[in-house]
Amino acid sequence: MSRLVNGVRSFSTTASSFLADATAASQSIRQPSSFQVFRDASSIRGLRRQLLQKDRTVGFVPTMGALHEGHLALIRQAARENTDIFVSIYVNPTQFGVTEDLSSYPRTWDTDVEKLEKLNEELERLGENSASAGRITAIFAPTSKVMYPGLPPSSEIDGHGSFVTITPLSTKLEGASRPVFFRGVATVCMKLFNITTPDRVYFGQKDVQQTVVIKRMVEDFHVGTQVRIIETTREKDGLALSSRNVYLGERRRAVGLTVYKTLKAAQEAYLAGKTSRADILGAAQKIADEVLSTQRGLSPAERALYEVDYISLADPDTLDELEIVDTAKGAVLSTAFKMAPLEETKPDEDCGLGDGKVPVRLIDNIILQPRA
Ligand SMILES: Nc1ncnc2c1ncn2[C@@H]1O[C@H](COP(=O)(O)OP(=O)(O)OP(=O)(O)O)[C@@H](O)[C@H]1O
Ligand SMILES: CC(C)(CO)[C@@H](O)C(=O)[O-]
Ligand code: BAL
Repeated sequence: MSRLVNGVRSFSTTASSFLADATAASQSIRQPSSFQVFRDASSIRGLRRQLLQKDRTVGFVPTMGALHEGHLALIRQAARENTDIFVSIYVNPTQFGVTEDLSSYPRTWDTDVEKLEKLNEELERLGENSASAGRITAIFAPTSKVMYPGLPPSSEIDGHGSFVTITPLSTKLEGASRPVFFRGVATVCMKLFNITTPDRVYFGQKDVQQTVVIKRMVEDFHVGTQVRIIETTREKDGLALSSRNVYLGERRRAVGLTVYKTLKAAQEAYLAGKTSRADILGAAQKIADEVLSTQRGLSPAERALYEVDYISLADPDTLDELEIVDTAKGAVLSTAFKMAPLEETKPDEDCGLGDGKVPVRLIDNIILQPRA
């Protein structure tokens, strides 16, 4: 069923305009039927104004596309709490460093649209039994010219532009390895929030530092929106869903599960009553070291190697590293592994998109809940 709002015509896309931008995904752009696609700021603002006049509420879910169940979980939660959901699909160049994977980041426009249409059908069915189920009303898929009108966007550390910087949070953990990352995230989110003026914004727990940075930004800049954090969606064995998982292939996926296992080992230590950094992170490091040492003992055609970037035990608000967990407050356990390209592959091996040659950064975290 169409959810077009009266008086707002379709600002739909053309294949050529999509192909002109880094967010372009595929050769043919299918037109969605149950929501509108907006490519510029003024048109989606027009829709937002109309919704406001009708006392409707907007939940906004920013994404970089390549949608998976983790993204859909954010949208389902947004549908429980708002009448209308806006989803953005934009691969934001300023959060990728100059040597990072901007060009290889997965872009899957057609399947993204299909997934969102199917989800809207599901929400429609749910809505028949409940007055509160919202629907996806708009996809915002801007060009970089729309998002960065003044200058071509810069990913240089000392590059020019209008940026939002949140320090020192942005310099820790992910920020230490990806120095422009949170400047890019905060900047694009501020722009997206200004354009869509949502009642609520939805972020995944999987990117825990991002949630802390966004909450800080919203508070410090008095952005009038509520930040909602939704728990990490995982595969059955615990691997956190991530758009980049498509590059893993079978071998690196199996070894990549170590990311989750290290965190679980540390969590178990905490749940068993340990509170010191040495005890909690020691349990995690032991798993990471053991698995790596086993992999190193295998031949290049059998193994998958990785580098542990960090394993962190940090304060939930400041992300300062902790020596002892204050059990009244809890802590954030987080880690990042760099899965190296496969050294040798076997015939017929499932090596994932990019034939096992693309390095994959895997991040994950577990919240150590406060206990009395
Ligand atoms: N497994 C997940 N569970 C819950 N939320 C998730 C999950 N994966 C991503 N998200 C959230 O979806 C939003 C959009 O994320 P994004 O489009 O970067 O996908 P992604 O899977 O995190 O990609 P990548 O891991 O490759 O960076 C973010 O708020 C992110 O935290
Ligand atoms: C929030 C976000 C969409 C900003 O580009 C991105 O960092 C992401 O997908 O997590
Ligand atoms: N989900 C975080 C986006 C990134 O890694 O660039």
